[in-house]
Amino acid sequence: MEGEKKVVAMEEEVKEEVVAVDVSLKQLSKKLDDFAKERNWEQYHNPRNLLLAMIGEVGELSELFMWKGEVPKGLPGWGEAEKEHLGEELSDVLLYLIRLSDMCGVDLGDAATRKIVKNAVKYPAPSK
Ligand SMILES: Nc1ccn([C@H]2C[C@H](O)[C@@H](COP(=O)(O)OP(=O)(O)OP(=O)(O)O)O2)c(=O)n1
Repeated sequence: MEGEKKVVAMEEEVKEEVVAVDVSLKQLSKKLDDFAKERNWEQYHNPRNLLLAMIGEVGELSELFMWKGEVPKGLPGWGEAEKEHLGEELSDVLLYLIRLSDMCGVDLGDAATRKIVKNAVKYPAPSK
């Protein structure tokens, strides 16, 4: 029971911190680096393991949409708990993607920005 109270208190603390920030990829990357260092998990965070972990999380994300038929934009009919779960699975994919990029020496923000420019050249908008 004491342990449970501690977990609830920790979650409240994290919630307060999370609400306050408009977070950047670089900030998330730093948090992930600290998280791994504090647990001595750097030894496990090699590119292959992170890629497999991310694919596992993509599977968990897919499960939320499985057998649902059409899912319209905005997810009408989904409950709050389901939407919160969706946010967690999307986050797991994002966090592993950022960590994977870091462990590969790729600046994801820079690479994604460049890719958007490249996409615009490949698929020009119709002129008005
Ligand atoms: N070696 C690890 C293990 C976990 N994580 C972090 C990244 C993910 O955001 C989250 C994944 O944790 P779990 O493996 O416990 O997966 P879930 O949160 O999806 O739990 P479950 O699979 O029980 O639904 O934790 C990490 O950075 N490195």
